[in-house]
Amino acid sequence: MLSVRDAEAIIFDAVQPLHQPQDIELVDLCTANQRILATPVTSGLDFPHWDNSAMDGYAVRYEDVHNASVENPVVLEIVAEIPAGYQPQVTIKLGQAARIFTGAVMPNGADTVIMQEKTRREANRVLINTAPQPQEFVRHQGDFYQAGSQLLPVGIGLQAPEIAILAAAQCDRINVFRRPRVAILSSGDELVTPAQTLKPGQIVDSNQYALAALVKQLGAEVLMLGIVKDDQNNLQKAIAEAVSQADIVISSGGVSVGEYDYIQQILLSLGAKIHFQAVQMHPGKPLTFATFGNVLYFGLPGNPVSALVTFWRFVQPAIHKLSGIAAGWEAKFLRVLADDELTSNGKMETYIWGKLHLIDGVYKFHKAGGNYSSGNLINLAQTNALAVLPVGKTQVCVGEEVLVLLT
Ligand SMILES: Nc1nc2c(c(=O)[nH]1)N[C@H]1C(S)=C(S)[C@@H](COP(=O)(O)OP(=O)(O)OC[C@H]3O[C@@H](n4cnc5c(N)ncnc54)[C@H](O)[C@@H]3O)O[C@H]1N2
Ligand code: MOO
Ligand SMILES: [Mg+2]
Repeated sequence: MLSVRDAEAIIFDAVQPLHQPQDIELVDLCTANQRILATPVTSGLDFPHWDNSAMDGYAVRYEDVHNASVENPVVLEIVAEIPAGYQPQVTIKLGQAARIFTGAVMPNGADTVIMQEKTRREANRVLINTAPQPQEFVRHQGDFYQAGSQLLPVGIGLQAPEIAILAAAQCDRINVFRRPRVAILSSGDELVTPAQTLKPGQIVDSNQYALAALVKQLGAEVLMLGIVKDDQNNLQKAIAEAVSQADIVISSGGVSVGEYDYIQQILLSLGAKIHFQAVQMHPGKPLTFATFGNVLYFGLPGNPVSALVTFWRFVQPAIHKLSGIAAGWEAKFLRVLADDELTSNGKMETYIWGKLHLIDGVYKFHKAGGNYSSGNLINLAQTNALAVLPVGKTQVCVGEEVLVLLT
């Protein structure tokens, strides 16, 4: 059976990131949070824009004060006061200083700032009682960034630091990649919406809601296509429609070996390339992955836990890669300590759902309580991680290290 690692490689290989010119849209800086930058940003401004003071204090000439001490303070005449926001009009000459504030432009002539705490003011004179380093507390023009070089590269996620940089560079409209479009459908005669009255044999289509929530969290656009009965014609129409509208189609149910598990058959009849129909993992073994050109199709198993585990392990990284992010789309694992014994039959890569607790700065993994079944969605509540036991590993003891995938 195909290993999880090989399945992941096949999926990543099939993902074509949204890098075409038609995939770029212009957004306002205020709505750019969490979007992916689509064109590089440069600025015509140096950062800092001009030499400025890093402290509230006095702008001086180093040569005047390099021998100053508490015993032999240097006395300078204050010839100007320079608040932030103003261009100084003076040149500091030998024996002179300017009162200056943090962020204010350095006056000509001065090259060093003495912080206020190391001085004593006497009317229009200041006593300097410390010898500074040359150019101390001066933030020089271009120290942080030089005009014309690349400020931000394509393919980075925009978060608070990048948004601040864009604002500072006066980019108030930004090119970002459009959000991936993800269509979700559920298949099964037993499924009804939460608003419908349940008849004997029926259950609510909970997968649709869980998957939509996860897709939205990733910043993608969700098309909820609803429930499709286990009828080949309906299913064929629904899948064809989904493929025509989306970059990624996710269905849940109908991928196992039962009489009414039609998904693979329909994918073939619609001309999809089926890459695999089973992965050596539990839960999630019947995961099906296919492509229609650049459109990715994930046929997730219907069991509620299997649907979510396969989403977290494979669909989430695929959405990340598709969204245009330049690096780091892979599933991320943490090494933590097991706080419960974890077991597997050793034949499948096994994903155990539970909760990470931070205890004295160390993450510890607790297996979810209750009935442990891929059909049980109840004990998924308040979990935040999946512990992973590789093939061949049948037991992780309490206190032993284990890899976990954050969910
Ligand atoms: N003979 C075999 N039977 C099964 C195998 C197998 O290897 N041989 N694999 C089992 C495994 S593992 C899984 S996982 C499931 C996968 O089943 P399907 O993907 O075909 O899904 P369904 O049969 O449609 O449903 C399974 C289960 O999940 C419930 N379900 C389905 N859709 C939803 C939904 N949208 N919301 C909530 N719950 C849903 C459905 O009612 C079933 O209980 O197959 C095993 N069988
Ligand atoms: O592996 Mo299935 O995915 O147990 O329920
Ligand atoms: Mg089935």
